[in-house]
Amino acid sequence: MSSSSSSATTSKLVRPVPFTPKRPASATHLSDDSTRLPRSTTPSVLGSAKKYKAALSTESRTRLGKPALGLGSVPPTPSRSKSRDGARPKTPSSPRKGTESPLLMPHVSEMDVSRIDPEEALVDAETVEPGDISMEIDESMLNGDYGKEDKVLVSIRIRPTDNATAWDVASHTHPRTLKLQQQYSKSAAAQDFHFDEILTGSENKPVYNAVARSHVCAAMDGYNAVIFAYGQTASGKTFTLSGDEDQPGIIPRAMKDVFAYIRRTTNREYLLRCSYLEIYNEAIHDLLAPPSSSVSQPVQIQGTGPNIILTPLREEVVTSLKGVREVLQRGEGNRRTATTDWNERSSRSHSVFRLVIESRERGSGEDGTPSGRTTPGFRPPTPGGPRLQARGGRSVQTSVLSLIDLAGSEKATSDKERTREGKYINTSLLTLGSVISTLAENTAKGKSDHVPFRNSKLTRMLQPSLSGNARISVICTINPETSAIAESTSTLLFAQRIKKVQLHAQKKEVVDTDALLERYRKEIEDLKKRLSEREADAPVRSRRLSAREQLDESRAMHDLNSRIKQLTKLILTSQTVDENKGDESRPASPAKVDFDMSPYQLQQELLAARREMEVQSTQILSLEAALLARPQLPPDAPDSEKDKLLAEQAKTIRELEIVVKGYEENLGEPLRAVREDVEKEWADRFEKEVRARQEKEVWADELVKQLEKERKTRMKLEEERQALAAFVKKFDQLGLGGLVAPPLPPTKFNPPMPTPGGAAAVFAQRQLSRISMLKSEPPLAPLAETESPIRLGGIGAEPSLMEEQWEDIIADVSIEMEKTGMSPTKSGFVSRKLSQSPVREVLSQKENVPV
Ligand SMILES: Nc1ncnc2c1ncn2[C@@H]1O[C@H](COP(=O)(O)OP(=O)(O)OP(=O)(O)O)[C@@H](O)[C@H]1O
Repeated sequence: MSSSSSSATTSKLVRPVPFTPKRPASATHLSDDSTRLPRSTTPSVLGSAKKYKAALSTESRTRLGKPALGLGSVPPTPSRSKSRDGARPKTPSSPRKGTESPLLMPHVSEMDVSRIDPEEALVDAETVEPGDISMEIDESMLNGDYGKEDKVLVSIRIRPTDNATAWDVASHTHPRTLKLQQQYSKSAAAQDFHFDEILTGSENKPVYNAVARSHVCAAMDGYNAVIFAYGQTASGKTFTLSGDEDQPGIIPRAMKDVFAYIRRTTNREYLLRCSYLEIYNEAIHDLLAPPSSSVSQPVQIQGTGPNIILTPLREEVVTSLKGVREVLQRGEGNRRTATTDWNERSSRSHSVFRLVIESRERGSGEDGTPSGRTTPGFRPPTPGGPRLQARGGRSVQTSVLSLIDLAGSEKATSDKERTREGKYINTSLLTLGSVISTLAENTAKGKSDHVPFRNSKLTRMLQPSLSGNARISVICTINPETSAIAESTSTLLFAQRIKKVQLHAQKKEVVDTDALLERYRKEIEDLKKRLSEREADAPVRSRRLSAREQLDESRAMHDLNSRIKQLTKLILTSQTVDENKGDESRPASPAKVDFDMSPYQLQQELLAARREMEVQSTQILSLEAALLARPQLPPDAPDSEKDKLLAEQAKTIRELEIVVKGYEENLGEPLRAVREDVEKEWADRFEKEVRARQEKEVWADELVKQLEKERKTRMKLEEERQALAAFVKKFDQLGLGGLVAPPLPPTKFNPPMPTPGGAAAVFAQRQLSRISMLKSEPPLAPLAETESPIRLGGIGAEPSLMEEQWEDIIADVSIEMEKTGMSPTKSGFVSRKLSQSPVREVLSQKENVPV
């Protein structure tokens, strides 16, 4: 960065200037109580007219009859009819209550910013107020020429003094050099300190141009940027960052440049959100939150590594410089400052003003996606405030500009409260120092030693930026007087260390897949054209080419083909990713699994899905290999080449991310779900089968027991039958059947006696006819399969041996049952079988024999 712009106000050697920064405490006469400012009071308004902190609001200045402080004079907003909808967007969260000062209304702006429709609060070239912009953004800034990117920009600002200075400054040499005058040096030769810029004087404009403008432009272009002031108390940090009405500091100038940048960038639209916080005694306070809620809810740092979130932190959407000014004034009014032995209004906290910049290309309206609100009415709250959405193929770029005024390092003071604050301040600054040392050492020696970011809130909060993903500019302020040599040397050593920290800031872009697909399609078209041209030329050319050249040629054609295939795949994957995104309520594909499919079909489905996964894995590998195989640039390659390479790599990374996302969303997750579902389905079925089998086994056991019992009964009956048969035989042999009296003539009282053997014959006759009747009946139906688990041969098979026995047994048992007066269970079957039983046949013949 050239220092020419600042040459007018920088000098080779610091000369005493007629300036006394310290003001006697009596000048404002703040009592002891008032020195520890309660949050949300405005001592600067009440105190001296010339204060450099807590700029007055326009409204307060009007009442005091003075011009506005802080952001310089802002011309009144003329009514405009320029914007598309005829009305300029308003800063939605700015408190607007008559003409009262926001500083005097600490509880205003209760608006819930999360409910703002971001489409309504967009700022673009047409809606920026002419009065809101600085005129100094040049083309080089708009074209991304921000100077060195991989190193921290380190500048020293020397506060003017009336007293003798201890330092010699060479601010026009390369590099700029600062050296302790030999008479104050303890070593034989005083050390030279080299920095990007060494600035002197009271003018803030050259300071801004030299140390901040490029970083503000980088932030507008999508890089995170951090600008912070570091130095001992009363050395001019707040003066540099905030300034006063005559010399607005970095913050107000940066805000003007933000709007100037928007005005010059006609093809983009922006959403700007501000937050303002302070770290006081190792607690983070939201300076924009209503004081009550800020006390009850201190801001927490959540997340790890580069993904750090501050919550709850109020972010206010701003659309104009006026809106920013109001936010700044409100925050300034809540800052903790106090009179110390060295500074009448010393910052007792680290303050961080953050501007979140989201931007995307302006919608033309032709693609059906004009800018501006499209869905009127209530908006559901968005966690963490409104966010700009990628629309109509327009990606959203997000970056954060952080402007940090650190509390000053200091010696012990006479005041107890100040001493306690001083301890916290010094501890967090020491941690910042050791974090910077470790980072510098890691860079220098290629190490990756643990960096103690967590040792203080300040370093934890700065972790993402200090880890490299930000453009950083540090302004170290020093008091050049001889009384402050030790503190100044310490500040310079810190500055030297931070110079060594390596940065690698990256733009953060939320890619709209539509845009990506369009790019792929164009590339495919282009590749196909090249391929067909080559193919058309091939016969002619191949005659001229050597064998080796022909091989190269065919390789080139093969590469073109592969890239076309790869892009086509990427399009397919992105489309599926997008489809899934569009309908989040729809479950992924497992819901479509048809469980009526045979296991074979399911297996085929799984195999097909697996094959697809393999193809995608190969695709990922080939993209990764292509990434690795990219030619590395030599270290002295021009920055434009490096930028190109970085952009290409970022593109490939995005492609890879999309493929991986598609892989996971379309195959990984659904496949796992399919497998789980299939497994569950089959596990259920298996369990059911096991249960059924167990029941049948119990039933079979029971039957076996019954059979055994019946067998025993049958044997017993058989014995009885045999005994009876023997008895009957004997009875017949003895001729006892013929021993009867001579028949009497039959009368009414003497009916005819049965002839010997007649009753038995009649009974036998009856039985015979019954048997023949049964024989003429249709054969018995076999038992249904379910009636007997023992029947294994299936329906219609021959009855098993056991069943035959069963029939016999039942026949025999039924006799037993008849005897005992019980009815047989399978009555029809039993009664039929009974009549065929040989036992019965024997018994039936003996039934009418008197015993
Ligand atoms: N370059 C400068 N030109 C003119 N005045 C300056 C300059 N630097 C500092 N001052 C004045 O010196 C006084 C102290 O400066 P300032 O409050 O900015 O210091 P600080 O480093 O922020 O101190 P602290 O750490 O205690 O907050 C202020 O009155 C300020 O206006």
